[in-house]
Amino acid sequence: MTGPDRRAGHKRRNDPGTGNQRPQSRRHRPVLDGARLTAYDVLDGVSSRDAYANLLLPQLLRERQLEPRDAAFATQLAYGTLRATGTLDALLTTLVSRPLAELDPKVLDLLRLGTYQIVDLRVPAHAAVDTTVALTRAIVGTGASGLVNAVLRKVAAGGDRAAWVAALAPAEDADRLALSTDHPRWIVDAWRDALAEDGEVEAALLADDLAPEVHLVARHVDRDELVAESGGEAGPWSPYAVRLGGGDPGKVRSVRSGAAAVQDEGSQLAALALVRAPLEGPDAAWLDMCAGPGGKAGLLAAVRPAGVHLTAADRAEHRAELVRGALAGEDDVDVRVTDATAPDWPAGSFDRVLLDAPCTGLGALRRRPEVRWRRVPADVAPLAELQTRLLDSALAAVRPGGVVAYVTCSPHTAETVAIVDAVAGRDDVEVLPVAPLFPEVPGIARGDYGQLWPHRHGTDAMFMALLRRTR
Ligand SMILES: C[S@@+](CC[C@H](N)C(=O)[O-])C[C@H]1O[C@@H](n2cnc3c(N)ncnc32)[C@H](O)[C@@H]1O
Repeated sequence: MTGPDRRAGHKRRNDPGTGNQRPQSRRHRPVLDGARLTAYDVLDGVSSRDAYANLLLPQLLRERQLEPRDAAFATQLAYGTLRATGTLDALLTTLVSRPLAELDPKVLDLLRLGTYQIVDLRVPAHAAVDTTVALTRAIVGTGASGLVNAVLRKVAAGGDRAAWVAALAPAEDADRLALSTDHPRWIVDAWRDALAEDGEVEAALLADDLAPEVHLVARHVDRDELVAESGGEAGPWSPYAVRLGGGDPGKVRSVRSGAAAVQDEGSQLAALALVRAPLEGPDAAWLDMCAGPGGKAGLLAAVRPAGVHLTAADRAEHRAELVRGALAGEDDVDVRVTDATAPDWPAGSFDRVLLDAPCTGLGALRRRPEVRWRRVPADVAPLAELQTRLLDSALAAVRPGGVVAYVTCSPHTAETVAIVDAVAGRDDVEVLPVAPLFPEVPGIARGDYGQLWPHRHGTDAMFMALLRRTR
């Protein structure tokens, strides 16, 4: 089995957290390991207040001013533990006599944090156990520290993740993949279904279990200049992409000025699919009908030919406000707060329409580590129903001869192929194959539609389809 060994190699690290202690901002707490305490506080925020880790962690790191090394360790601990939650719980279930749901949620988060260090990071067991026991004493009390100590010692005795996955002896291969790649079983099934290439499923899920690289988009700056300025590398697929090996994108001059922005290279290709689609007749009115927070609208505005007017709509006022920010300084754009299923624009009034539909986000799980465990299969059907209504509305908004790009950051078949197939048979709709528009991007075809994958393309798993209104 290649998966667990690869991931362990990827994640194994030294343990800088144990020797570097600093006072904490909460005065009632004794001096504790800052990285681990911060990671714990993120886990607690996620489980007790439904916080988003990608918002809470940066806030805590700012407030606490951890050394860069400790901040990196806190990030690895918090994100890694959150991604691995289901696997860690499967393992802990075998060691705790009560159902995990009956444990004090704080104790459960501490057990997950300690277990992750032992099985995934291979932090020496004594360091992982001692620091977690100290955290437990300070946060929950001495009573709970005995349980944490005893359980973590058993975790350590069981070995690393590969040994634990073997010991848990999953009944089916998909269950093994779920455990070894940190995905709920239903998401494993959804990815397998979407990938078609069965031999790639493990690689795809493993790639989805790593922190994504930061990508920039050069909107109003030459891409080579952005490469030089940021120290990054030109992205392999989008002519506007720069991939950063590390560092803070907020410090790049062109990002600060708005000439560049952070945007996954896959999202860039999805916007470019609309731009590259062949069109006959006028090409002067573009619509981004679900535009918030404005990433793709920003790229469309930057690359549109002179004379194209861009309308960007979102149902939510606060999302529309973000779009206004992304389009600041652009001429000939207007941003509207509109429910795009019942829009205020006349039918047939646009030449190109981007529908980047609300979806489960199963293709962008790398960015939001806890989301894979929050999403449930029942989320799919109501979203599919909304996607269907939005696609009908997009096809009504475009003139005969005009083009709609249907995009999701989910590869789930019910949100992608099934939605587009349902209108592809209409006698006023023609499917335009995506792959010929991207000859430089191997492996993008999903039939006539387009699908990017983290393991193939180093991007989010974006889906795109192009539809022309024939009359
Ligand atoms: C996937 S996001 C779009 C991301 C965006 N295109 C970007 O690149 O930054 C989907 C957006 O659709 C909006 N939305 C959901 N339902 C909508 C509706 N009925 N009409 C208009 N916008 C809607 C959400 O508020 C959300 O901002």
